[in-house]
Amino acid sequence: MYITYEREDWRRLRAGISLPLTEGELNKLRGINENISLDEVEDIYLPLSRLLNLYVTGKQDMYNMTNSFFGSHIPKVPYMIGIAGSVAVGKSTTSRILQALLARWPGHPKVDLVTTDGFLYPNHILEQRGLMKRKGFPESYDIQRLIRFLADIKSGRPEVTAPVYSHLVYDILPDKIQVVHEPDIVIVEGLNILQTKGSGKRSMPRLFVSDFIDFSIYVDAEEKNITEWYIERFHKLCQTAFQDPKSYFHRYANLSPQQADRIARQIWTEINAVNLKKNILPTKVRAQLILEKGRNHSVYQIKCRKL
Ligand SMILES: Nc1ncnc2c1ncn2[C@@H]1O[C@H](COP(=O)(O)OP(=O)(O)O)[C@@H](O)[C@H]1O
Ligand SMILES: CC(C)(COP(=O)(O)O)[C@@H](O)C(=O)NCCC(=O)O
Repeated sequence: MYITYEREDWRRLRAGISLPLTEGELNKLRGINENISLDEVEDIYLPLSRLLNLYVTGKQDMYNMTNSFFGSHIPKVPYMIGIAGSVAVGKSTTSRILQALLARWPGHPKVDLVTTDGFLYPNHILEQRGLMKRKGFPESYDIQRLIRFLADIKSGRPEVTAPVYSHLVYDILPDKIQVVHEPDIVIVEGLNILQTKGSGKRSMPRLFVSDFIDFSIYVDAEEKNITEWYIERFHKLCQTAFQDPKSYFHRYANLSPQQADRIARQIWTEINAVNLKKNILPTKVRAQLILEKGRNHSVYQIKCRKL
Protein backbone atom coordinates (compact mmCIF):
# COMPACT_ATOMS: atom_id res chain seq x y z
CA MET A 1 0.00 0.00 0.00
CA TYR A 2 2.95 2.33 0.69
CA ILE A 3 6.18 2.92 -1.20
CA THR A 4 8.97 3.08 1.36
CA TYR A 5 11.96 5.40 0.92
CA GLU A 6 14.95 5.03 3.18
CA ARG A 7 16.52 8.37 4.12
CA GLU A 8 19.37 7.94 1.64
CA ASP A 9 16.96 7.40 -1.28
CA TRP A 10 14.68 10.23 -0.23
CA ARG A 11 17.49 12.75 0.16
CA ARG A 12 18.62 12.00 -3.40
CA LEU A 13 15.31 13.47 -4.57
CA ARG A 14 16.84 16.80 -3.60
CA ALA A 15 18.95 16.61 -6.74
CA GLY A 16 16.08 17.84 -8.87
CA ILE A 17 15.45 20.86 -6.68
CA SER A 18 16.81 24.09 -8.06
CA LEU A 19 15.89 26.01 -4.97
CA PRO A 20 18.78 26.17 -2.53
CA LEU A 21 18.16 27.78 0.83
CA THR A 22 19.95 31.09 1.39
CA GLU A 23 21.79 31.80 4.63
CA GLY A 24 19.01 34.23 5.71
CA GLU A 25 16.35 31.61 5.08
CA LEU A 26 18.29 28.99 6.98
CA ASN A 27 18.52 31.35 9.94
CA LYS A 28 14.78 31.93 9.79
CA LEU A 29 14.22 28.17 9.87
CA ARG A 30 16.62 27.86 12.77
CA GLY A 31 14.36 30.36 14.58
CA ILE A 32 11.48 27.91 14.23
CA ASN A 33 13.33 25.30 16.24
CA GLU A 34 16.92 25.81 17.34
CA ASN A 35 17.41 22.05 17.70
CA ILE A 36 16.50 21.08 14.16
CA SER A 37 19.54 20.30 12.09
CA LEU A 38 19.85 22.03 8.76
CA ASP A 39 20.73 18.73 7.07
CA GLU A 40 17.35 17.54 8.24
CA VAL A 41 15.65 20.53 6.58
CA GLU A 42 17.51 20.04 3.32
CA ASP A 43 17.38 16.23 3.18
CA ILE A 44 13.84 15.63 4.36
CA TYR A 45 11.64 18.71 4.40
CA LEU A 46 12.83 20.42 1.22
CA PRO A 47 12.02 17.39 -1.02
CA LEU A 48 8.73 17.01 0.85
CA SER A 49 7.84 20.65 0.18
CA ARG A 50 8.67 20.08 -3.50
CA LEU A 51 6.34 17.09 -3.68
CA LEU A 52 3.57 19.04 -1.93
CA ASN A 53 4.09 21.99 -4.25
CA LEU A 54 3.59 19.66 -7.23
CA TYR A 55 0.32 18.42 -5.74
CA VAL A 56 -0.87 21.98 -5.08
CA THR A 57 -0.10 23.01 -8.67
CA GLY A 58 -1.77 19.85 -10.01
CA LYS A 59 -4.94 20.60 -8.07
CA GLN A 60 -4.96 24.21 -9.30
CA ASP A 61 -4.63 22.98 -12.90
CA MET A 62 -7.58 20.66 -12.30
CA TYR A 63 -9.71 23.60 -11.12
CA ASN A 64 -8.74 25.61 -14.18
CA MET A 65 -9.60 22.72 -16.52
CA THR A 66 -12.95 22.20 -14.79
CA ASN A 67 -13.72 25.90 -15.13
CA SER A 68 -12.96 25.91 -18.83
CA PHE A 69 -14.95 22.67 -19.39
CA PHE A 70 -18.09 24.04 -17.73
CA GLY A 71 -17.45 27.64 -18.86
CA SER A 72 -17.95 28.56 -15.21
CA HIS A 73 -15.90 30.21 -12.55
CA ILE A 74 -15.40 28.13 -9.41
CA PRO A 75 -13.87 30.34 -6.71
CA LYS A 76 -10.26 29.65 -5.77
CA VAL A 77 -10.25 26.99 -3.09
CA PRO A 78 -7.21 26.58 -0.84
CA TYR A 79 -5.23 23.34 -0.81
CA MET A 80 -5.45 21.70 2.62
CA ILE A 81 -2.57 19.76 4.16
CA GLY A 82 -3.14 17.84 7.42
CA ILE A 83 -0.39 16.97 9.90
CA ALA A 84 -1.27 14.28 12.46
CA GLY A 85 0.59 12.39 15.19
CA SER A 86 1.07 12.11 18.94
CA VAL A 87 1.46 14.97 21.39
CA ALA A 88 5.19 15.94 21.39
CA VAL A 89 6.11 14.01 18.24
CA GLY A 90 6.94 17.27 16.45
CA LYS A 91 3.76 18.21 14.59
CA SER A 92 4.11 21.95 15.24
CA THR A 93 7.74 21.98 14.20
CA THR A 94 7.04 19.99 11.02
CA SER A 95 4.10 22.28 10.18
CA ARG A 96 6.05 25.48 10.67
CA ILE A 97 8.98 24.25 8.58
CA LEU A 98 6.67 23.17 5.76
CA GLN A 99 4.84 26.50 5.99
CA ALA A 100 8.11 28.39 5.54
CA LEU A 101 9.37 26.12 2.73
CA LEU A 102 6.10 26.01 0.76
CA ALA A 103 5.91 29.80 0.77
CA ARG A 104 9.23 29.91 -1.16
CA TRP A 105 8.03 28.00 -4.20
CA PRO A 106 7.16 29.94 -7.43
CA GLY A 107 4.13 32.14 -7.07
CA HIS A 108 4.94 32.44 -3.34
CA PRO A 109 1.74 30.89 -2.10
CA LYS A 110 0.19 32.32 1.07
CA VAL A 111 0.34 29.47 3.58
CA ASP A 112 -1.77 29.67 6.73
CA LEU A 113 -1.32 27.35 9.69
CA VAL A 114 -4.18 26.31 11.96
CA THR A 115 -3.89 24.05 15.01
CA THR A 116 -6.87 22.01 16.11
CA ASP A 117 -6.26 22.84 19.79
CA GLY A 118 -8.29 26.03 19.09
CA PHE A 119 -11.28 23.72 18.80
CA LEU A 120 -10.84 22.16 22.25
CA TYR A 121 -13.81 23.01 24.48
CA PRO A 122 -12.92 25.78 26.97
CA ASN A 123 -11.88 24.57 30.46
CA HIS A 124 -15.23 25.51 32.06
CA ILE A 125 -17.04 23.10 29.72
CA LEU A 126 -14.37 20.40 30.11
CA GLU A 127 -14.70 20.80 33.90
CA GLN A 128 -18.52 20.46 33.75
CA ARG A 129 -18.12 17.29 31.70
CA GLY A 130 -15.32 15.82 33.82
CA LEU A 131 -12.91 15.98 30.87
CA MET A 132 -10.02 18.08 32.27
CA LYS A 133 -7.81 14.98 32.28
CA ARG A 134 -8.95 14.11 28.77
CA LYS A 135 -7.62 17.09 26.79
CA GLY A 136 -6.75 15.84 23.33
CA PHE A 137 -9.24 12.93 23.46
CA PRO A 138 -11.95 13.01 20.75
CA GLU A 139 -14.66 14.09 23.23
CA SER A 140 -12.60 17.15 24.30
CA TYR A 141 -12.98 18.83 20.87
CA ASP A 142 -15.92 20.72 19.40
CA ILE A 143 -15.58 18.65 16.25
CA GLN A 144 -18.69 20.10 14.61
CA ARG A 145 -17.20 23.57 14.89
CA LEU A 146 -13.91 22.35 13.42
CA ILE A 147 -15.73 20.73 10.51
CA ARG A 148 -17.78 23.90 9.89
CA PHE A 149 -14.56 25.91 9.87
CA LEU A 150 -12.91 23.58 7.34
CA ALA A 151 -16.06 23.46 5.20
CA ASP A 152 -16.12 27.29 5.12
CA ILE A 153 -12.51 27.39 3.94
CA LYS A 154 -13.15 24.71 1.33
CA SER A 155 -16.22 26.50 0.02
CA GLY A 156 -13.94 29.37 -0.99
CA ARG A 157 -15.02 31.87 1.70
CA PRO A 158 -12.35 34.58 1.61
CA GLU A 159 -12.21 35.05 5.39
CA VAL A 160 -12.80 32.44 8.07
CA THR A 161 -12.05 32.66 11.80
CA ALA A 162 -10.92 30.10 14.37
CA PRO A 163 -10.78 30.21 18.17
CA VAL A 164 -7.31 30.38 19.76
CA TYR A 165 -5.92 28.07 22.47
CA SER A 166 -3.12 29.22 24.76
CA HIS A 167 -0.67 26.65 26.15
CA LEU A 168 0.32 29.33 28.69
CA VAL A 169 -3.10 29.70 30.30
CA TYR A 170 -4.07 26.15 29.27
CA ASP A 171 -7.41 27.35 27.97
CA ILE A 172 -9.21 28.91 25.01
CA LEU A 173 -8.66 32.70 24.94
CA PRO A 174 -12.18 34.15 24.93
CA ASP A 175 -11.17 37.48 23.36
CA LYS A 176 -8.85 36.23 20.62
CA ILE A 177 -9.48 34.78 17.16
CA GLN A 178 -7.31 33.66 14.29
CA VAL A 179 -8.30 35.08 10.90
CA VAL A 180 -7.60 32.92 7.86
CA HIS A 181 -7.71 35.31 4.90
CA GLU A 182 -7.52 34.16 1.28
CA PRO A 183 -4.84 31.52 1.72
CA ASP A 184 -3.50 29.41 -1.15
CA ILE A 185 -2.59 26.59 1.21
CA VAL A 186 -3.83 25.79 4.72
CA ILE A 187 -1.87 23.46 7.00
CA VAL A 188 -4.13 21.95 9.67
CA GLU A 189 -2.15 20.42 12.50
CA GLY A 190 -3.59 18.26 15.25
CA LEU A 191 -3.61 14.83 16.78
CA ASN A 192 -7.23 14.30 15.70
CA ILE A 193 -7.25 15.12 12.01
CA LEU A 194 -7.42 11.54 10.77
CA GLN A 195 -9.99 10.44 13.34
CA THR A 196 -13.44 9.36 12.27
CA LYS A 197 -15.53 10.85 15.03
CA GLY A 198 -17.72 12.77 12.60
CA SER A 199 -20.10 15.68 12.94
CA GLY A 200 -23.87 15.38 13.04
CA LYS A 201 -26.33 13.18 14.90
CA ARG A 202 -26.30 9.44 14.22
CA SER A 203 -29.25 9.71 11.84
CA MET A 204 -27.58 12.51 9.81
CA PRO A 205 -24.91 12.18 7.14
CA ARG A 206 -21.53 12.30 8.87
CA LEU A 207 -18.53 14.29 7.72
CA PHE A 208 -14.97 13.74 8.92
CA VAL A 209 -12.13 16.26 9.20
CA SER A 210 -10.25 14.21 6.61
CA ASP A 211 -13.02 14.84 4.04
CA PHE A 212 -11.61 18.37 3.71
CA ILE A 213 -7.94 17.45 3.60
CA ASP A 214 -6.19 17.12 0.25
CA PHE A 215 -3.01 15.57 1.59
CA SER A 216 -2.33 14.07 5.02
CA ILE A 217 0.97 13.44 6.80
CA TYR A 218 1.40 11.35 9.96
CA VAL A 219 4.51 12.07 12.03
CA ASP A 220 5.48 8.78 13.69
CA ALA A 221 8.07 7.66 16.22
CA GLU A 222 8.50 4.96 18.83
CA GLU A 223 6.61 5.73 22.00
CA LYS A 224 9.73 5.57 24.16
CA ASN A 225 11.29 8.37 22.09
CA ILE A 226 8.14 10.50 22.13
CA THR A 227 7.98 10.08 25.93
CA GLU A 228 11.53 11.45 26.21
CA TRP A 229 10.69 14.40 23.94
CA TYR A 230 7.59 15.14 26.03
CA ILE A 231 9.64 15.09 29.25
CA GLU A 232 12.43 17.22 27.74
CA ARG A 233 9.87 19.78 26.58
CA PHE A 234 8.29 19.79 30.06
CA HIS A 235 11.70 20.53 31.63
CA LYS A 236 12.20 23.39 29.17
CA LEU A 237 8.73 24.75 29.96
CA CYS A 238 9.48 24.63 33.71
CA GLN A 239 12.43 26.96 33.06
CA THR A 240 10.57 29.25 30.64
CA ALA A 241 6.77 29.48 30.23
CA PHE A 242 5.90 28.12 33.71
CA GLN A 243 7.96 30.91 35.31
CA ASP A 244 5.31 33.36 34.10
CA PRO A 245 2.76 33.99 36.91
CA LYS A 246 0.01 33.89 34.23
CA SER A 247 0.91 30.30 33.42
CA TYR A 248 -1.63 27.66 34.42
CA PHE A 249 1.37 25.56 35.49
CA HIS A 250 3.11 28.33 37.46
CA ARG A 251 2.95 25.99 40.47
CA TYR A 252 5.55 23.87 38.62
CA ALA A 253 8.00 26.79 38.27
CA ASN A 254 10.23 25.75 41.17
CA LEU A 255 10.22 21.99 40.82
CA SER A 256 13.49 20.14 41.21
CA PRO A 257 14.52 18.27 38.03
CA GLN A 258 13.51 14.98 39.71
CA GLN A 259 10.06 16.31 40.62
CA ALA A 260 9.58 17.73 37.09
CA ASP A 261 10.54 14.37 35.65
CA ARG A 262 8.04 12.54 37.82
CA ILE A 263 5.16 14.92 37.02
CA ALA A 264 5.87 14.92 33.28
CA ARG A 265 6.01 11.12 33.25
CA GLN A 266 2.73 10.97 35.14
CA ILE A 267 0.90 13.35 32.74
CA TRP A 268 2.37 11.42 29.83
CA THR A 269 1.34 8.01 31.16
CA GLU A 270 -2.12 8.96 32.40
CA ILE A 271 -3.22 11.19 29.52
CA ASN A 272 -1.10 11.41 26.39
CA ALA A 273 0.09 7.79 26.16
CA VAL A 274 -3.45 6.49 26.60
CA ASN A 275 -4.68 8.85 23.89
CA LEU A 276 -1.84 7.85 21.58
CA LYS A 277 -2.60 4.15 21.80
CA LYS A 278 -6.36 4.40 21.81
CA ASN A 279 -7.13 7.26 19.43
CA ILE A 280 -4.09 8.48 17.48
CA LEU A 281 -1.89 5.56 16.42
CA PRO A 282 -4.85 3.64 14.92
CA THR A 283 -5.29 6.53 12.43
CA LYS A 284 -1.75 6.24 11.03
CA VAL A 285 -2.86 3.90 8.24
CA ARG A 286 -5.21 6.59 6.92
CA ALA A 287 -2.36 9.02 6.14
CA GLN A 288 -1.07 9.55 2.63
CA LEU A 289 2.50 9.99 3.82
CA ILE A 290 4.21 8.82 7.01
CA LEU A 291 7.41 10.36 8.39
CA GLU A 292 9.23 7.80 10.54
CA LYS A 293 11.46 9.56 13.09
CA GLY A 294 14.27 7.96 15.03
CA ARG A 295 16.14 9.30 18.04
CA ASN A 296 17.09 13.01 17.82
CA HIS A 297 14.00 13.59 15.68
CA SER A 298 15.83 12.58 12.51
CA VAL A 299 13.60 11.05 9.86
CA TYR A 300 14.99 7.67 8.77
CA GLN A 301 12.16 6.55 6.48
CA ILE A 302 9.30 8.03 4.47
CA LYS A 303 6.29 6.02 3.40
CA CYS A 304 4.14 7.30 0.54
CA ARG A 305 0.73 5.87 -0.35
CA LYS A 306 0.77 4.37 -3.82
CA LEU A 307 -2.51 6.01 -4.71
N1 LIG B 1 12.76 18.09 13.84
C1 LIG B 1 13.06 18.35 15.12
N2 LIG B 1 14.36 18.45 15.54
C2 LIG B 1 14.67 18.69 16.82
N3 LIG B 1 13.76 18.85 17.81
C3 LIG B 1 12.45 18.77 17.48
C4 LIG B 1 12.03 18.53 16.12
N4 LIG B 1 10.67 18.49 16.09
C5 LIG B 1 10.27 18.70 17.36
N5 LIG B 1 11.31 18.88 18.20
C6 LIG B 1 11.24 19.10 19.67
O1 LIG B 1 10.35 18.09 20.21
C7 LIG B 1 9.41 18.66 21.11
C8 LIG B 1 8.00 18.45 20.57
O2 LIG B 1 7.85 19.15 19.35
P1 LIG B 1 6.51 19.94 18.93
O3 LIG B 1 6.70 20.42 17.53
O4 LIG B 1 6.17 20.96 19.97
O5 LIG B 1 5.48 18.72 19.02
P2 LIG B 1 3.88 18.62 18.89
O6 LIG B 1 3.39 19.81 18.14
O7 LIG B 1 3.65 17.34 18.14
O8 LIG B 1 3.37 18.53 20.32
C9 LIG B 1 9.79 20.12 21.24
O9 LIG B 1 10.61 20.26 22.39
C10 LIG B 1 10.57 20.43 19.96
O10 LIG B 1 11.54 21.44 20.19
C1 LIG C 1 -3.50 20.68 23.61
C2 LIG C 1 -3.15 19.22 23.32
C3 LIG C 1 -4.39 18.35 23.54
C4 LIG C 1 -2.69 19.07 21.85
O1 LIG C 1 -3.73 19.40 20.96
P1 LIG C 1 -3.65 19.53 19.33
O2 LIG C 1 -2.94 20.83 18.99
O3 LIG C 1 -2.86 18.36 18.78
O4 LIG C 1 -5.09 19.55 18.88
C5 LIG C 1 -1.99 18.75 24.22
O5 LIG C 1 -0.89 19.53 24.03
C6 LIG C 1 -2.37 18.71 25.73
O6 LIG C 1 -2.44 19.73 26.36
N1 LIG C 1 -2.60 17.52 26.27
C7 LIG C 1 -3.10 17.36 27.63
C8 LIG C 1 -2.09 16.80 28.58
C9 LIG C 1 -0.84 17.67 28.71
O7 LIG C 1 -0.86 18.71 29.37
O8 LIG C 1 0.16 17.30 28.07
